[in-house]
Order: sequence, then structure tokens, then C-alpha cells
Amino acid sequence: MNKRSIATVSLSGALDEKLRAIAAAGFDEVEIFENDLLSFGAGPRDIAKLCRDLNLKICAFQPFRDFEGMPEPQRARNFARAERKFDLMQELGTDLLLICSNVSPSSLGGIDRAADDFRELGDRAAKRGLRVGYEALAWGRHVNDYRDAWEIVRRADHPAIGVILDSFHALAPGFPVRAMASIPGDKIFLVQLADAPKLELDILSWSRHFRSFPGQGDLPVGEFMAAVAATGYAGPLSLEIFNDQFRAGSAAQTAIDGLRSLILLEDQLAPDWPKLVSEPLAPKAKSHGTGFIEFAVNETKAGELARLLSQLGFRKTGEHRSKAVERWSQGKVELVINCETDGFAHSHYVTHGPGVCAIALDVDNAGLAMQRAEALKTRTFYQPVGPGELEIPAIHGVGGSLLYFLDQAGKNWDTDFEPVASEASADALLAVDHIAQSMPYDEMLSWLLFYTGILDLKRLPQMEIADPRGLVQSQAVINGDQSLRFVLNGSSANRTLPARFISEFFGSGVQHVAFACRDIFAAVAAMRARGAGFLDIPDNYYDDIEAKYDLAPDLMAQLRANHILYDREGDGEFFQVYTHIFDERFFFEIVERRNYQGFGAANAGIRLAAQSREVRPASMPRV
Ligand SMILES: O=C(O)c1ccc(O)c(O)c1
Ligand SMILES: [Mg+2]
Repeated sequence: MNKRSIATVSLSGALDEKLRAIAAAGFDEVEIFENDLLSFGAGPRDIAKLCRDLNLKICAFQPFRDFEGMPEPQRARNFARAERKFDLMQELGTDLLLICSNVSPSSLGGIDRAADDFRELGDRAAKRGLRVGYEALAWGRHVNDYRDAWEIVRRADHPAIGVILDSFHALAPGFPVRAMASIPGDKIFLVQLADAPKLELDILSWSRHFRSFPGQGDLPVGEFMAAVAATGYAGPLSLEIFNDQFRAGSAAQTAIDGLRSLILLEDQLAPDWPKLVSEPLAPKAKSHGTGFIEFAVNETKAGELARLLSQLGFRKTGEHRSKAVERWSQGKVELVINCETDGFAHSHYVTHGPGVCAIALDVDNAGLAMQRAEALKTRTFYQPVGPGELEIPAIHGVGGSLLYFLDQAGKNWDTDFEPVASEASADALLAVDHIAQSMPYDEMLSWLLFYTGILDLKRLPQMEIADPRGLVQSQAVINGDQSLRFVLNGSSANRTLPARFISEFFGSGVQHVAFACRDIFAAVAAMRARGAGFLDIPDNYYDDIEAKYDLAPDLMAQLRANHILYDREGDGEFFQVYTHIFDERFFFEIVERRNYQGFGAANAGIRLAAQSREVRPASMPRV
């Protein structure tokens, strides 16, 4: 199995913090990025000792720039400079120097000239037992393609000179990975892995700001890896991610995400390259929708929430035998209101105020889901259960909430509830349509990998939504039969509604839950009759809808009168309506889909503006 490594440039913090985070996540090796060392307060010997203590091998020191193909006198200077870096590497205790292709305007082209420089450098490195790897930067002046870098290494024909392959530099420009097959595995000194979203951007800015971990972007990193595996390469797989959010985020979390992405990539390739993995992961948990959603509240809020739920047509169907916990149901939707004064829900309430503290997902096999989640380094959750109570396996999810897994055995999660007789009524709401979670923008990639790594969820294209006070990015993940949909919303502006939610809520969390219905007009009429009110939508919006779509006048009138938003995608139609915000935190949405797959992104800005009018001004202190 190839060792797992990461370059220090991928994480935030000072070098020692980075190294500790890398070791704690479980990496075997590390690439030391020169700037991290130069800016650090202790010398290479101290770093070497720290790495030894952390049981981290330094697989490379990088980068050494603008070396090959220089005219004199720079050429001689470069060899002297390299000797100094060799000294440093010996203090660090690493044997591999990464040289990236020359970007200097003074550099001269010519494959043989470069090969000669590397052969001479190879002699100098070999004297000290060191090695040099050559990497083609996609924006290199003369060499920007790994095939040219390999040709130079091949002609240098020196045991201390090899090639370094970086998935970004090969895949972003669209170079075929087939040519890798001609490189002997032992001439590849290092493999660096990075993904990136598809962007129309110059390649240098793209690489320096938008790289991401494999699985978080759009590049075919799996194909690249399969080509690497076919060479017989046995060295480390090293993540090298230049990303603005990673530089700013939590080093510990980013390191865990990195390891998670590597484990997922290895596992994805395992059927063809069993040598890449020591133990295959349990399969992705097959999901079948939401089992229940649990709200943590106090007694006062429990009453208010219960009132809102009954206006929406929910019925109280159960009372916990021994706890202050109620069950509310409608269609397939199951909600739990928890106002216990200890236990997990209570701590969630104390930290975040009223809100969703847990989501239970229906899966094929909860045990396997837990196995996979644990192997992917998620935090598992255990809470002592009372005698006869069901223990539901759970992991920590967004914002410290829980994700429960329910399978056949967990189907009777409600055994602890005493059924409550309620008037039979026609259920307007059928099921949970989607769950939207707000989070800081720089956590979005992390939760994306979390959801798509553990569950059978696929990512839809990311959307950009204009809040009156800044942009909001919206990323949906959905399962195959669309019974489970999460929408992750993040904003780096700090006065947008999601951003204010995060500060009011003291962290990320569920900002809304949408319920599906078959006839939104009937559903809304019944809810209104029970006293429900809905978010006010301005007339301007309806004038625009009227102009855009040729809707029948009475349908238009109904949309207007009921504050229902409308969207169309091909011949698909979408209707949505929002409750007022509950306690400045979360709200409910009711949707009707007619052959429509999206989430009404066209309407999201309208909704955010309407909600901004309803909540207090951002500057006003809460009393
Ligand atoms: O952006 C750079 O300069 C840079 C440096 C070293 C690398 O390995 C790389 O892929 C990019
Ligand atoms: Mg690289």
C-alpha cells in the first residue's frame, strides 16, 4: 500500500501546527513547503525532531524554482543554490528535492540542455545520497507538460533524477494520462494529487487558489490515479492543495478531510488496484430518505413549535414514556420535539438555542454505514441509553448535530413512545423533500466530502444566490431515487441571512426543512385555515413571473394570494412557499414538484430578501 502524504502548503497555521494536524489525522509522510520552513521560528533540525516525534517521514522538500536551462552566470549560481538546499535537506532528514519547471523569462529551452543540467545535478545529489524529482508546472516557460518533463528525465538518464507527477498539472490542461504508461514506476519519485472545480480561469490562478481534495472538484483524478497505479509506482501519494479556504480554515479539520479524500480515492480504485488498499471500505450507505428529524428546544419553545406544526397539519402521535419528548407526524414525515433537561439534545439546545439537533436517515444497513463512517474518520457518538431503550448508531454531523442511521432494526425507534390518539385527517404533507444547512463558506467542501463519502449522494452543480447583503453559495447533494436531498448553503459575506443564522445559532446547522406535497394550493389553504401564515412575497416578483411564463390568470392570482413562488425547468414546474422564521432561526418550506429536479434557485434571492425584511436589522442588538 502506498504511503499517504500531504504538503504543508495545504493547511493553515504555523509549521508545527500543520505537522501536528497532519500526524493527528493519520498521515504517514509530509512534503515540507519551503515557505513554511523559512517563516518558521525554529530550524530544520528542530523540524526534523518534531517529525520524528510525530512519526512523520518527510518525503520531499519543495519547491526549488527556476533551475534548468539557465544561461551563465545564473546556471552556476543555481548549482550553488541547490547545494545549499541539499545541506538543508540533510538537516531536515529528507532525501527528495522537488524541482518545478522553470518559469523565468531568462530560461532557455531545449530538452537536451535541461537534461544535461539534471544529469550534473544528479551527480551532486547522488554524492550525498539525495534524489531530485522534476515536475512540469502547467505554466512552465518551456516545459509545461509531464510528458516533456519525463523526456528530460529519461535523457538525463541518472539514478538520482526522476519525474514528479501532479494530477492538477496533467488534468487541468487536459493532457492525456495514457502516456504515463511509458514511465517506469521507479522513475516516478513522487505523485501529487489535487482536484479542482471546472473554472474559466488562467491556469496559474486556478492552481494557486482553487485546488481541492480529490472528490471535491471536477477533475478525473481517479483516471489519473489508475494510470499511476499501472506504472507500478510504489511511493507516497501526496496531497498538494493550494486553496484559499484551506489556508484560512482549521488545520485539524482540513487534514482529516485530506485523509478522508485519499481513503475514498484508494477505495474507488481498489477493484482494479487491490494493492492500493489494506482493507476495503464498507460500501456507501444506501439511503432511503429521512427517518425523523429531532428538534431540541425548551418548554416554552416546545409549545410554540408544536403550535406551528399543528398549523402545518402535523399531529402529535406519541409521547416518550420517560422523557419530555414528543413525536409529531404527517405523511411519512416524523418530527421529534425534545425538551429534556439533560442529554445530547439539551446540550445542543444550550449551545445553539432552539433548532434541529439530529437527523435520522433510513439506510439499508446501519452497522455498515457506521463502519464506513468510522473508517472515514468521522466522529461517532455514543450516549448511555435507559433500560429497554433502543440505541441508535450515530455520528457527529454539521455544526455538532447528530446523524443517526436507522435500518430495519432501527425502524422501531418509536418503541419508547406511548401512542397518542389523534383525529384522523387527510395528510397534505407527504415526506421530507430536502434539508438545508447553513455553514461558513469555508466549511462547504468539507461537508460535501462528508456527505458524498459516507452516503450514496451525488453532487449537483453549485449555485450562486444573491442575498441582499452578499452572495450565498448553494450546493445540493441528492441520492439516486431523490428520497434524500441536502442543500448546503455557505456565505463568506457576514451579513447575509445564512451568515446571520450561523452567528445567531452559534454555529452551522439546519436552517430549513422542506416538505413535499401533492397539491400545494389545497395544502396552503388548509394550513391558513388552521392559522398558519407565510412569508410575504412582493408584487414585483409576480409581475415578473406573469411576464416570463404564460400562466393562466387564475393560477397567477392563486400564486399571488398565497405567497407561492413558481419556477420552471424544461417542462417541469415547481411551487414553493415558506413559513415565517421560527425564533429567528429556522423555517419550513412546502414544495410541490411536477417533474422538476431543482430547488427553485431562481427564487432563492427573492426569498432571502423577503426574509431579510422580516428579521430585525443586522445592526440592532438582541434584547
Ligand atoms: O504553484 C506553484 O508554484 C507550485 C509549486 C510546486 C508544485 O508542486 C506545484 O504543483 C505548484
Ligand atoms: Mg505539484
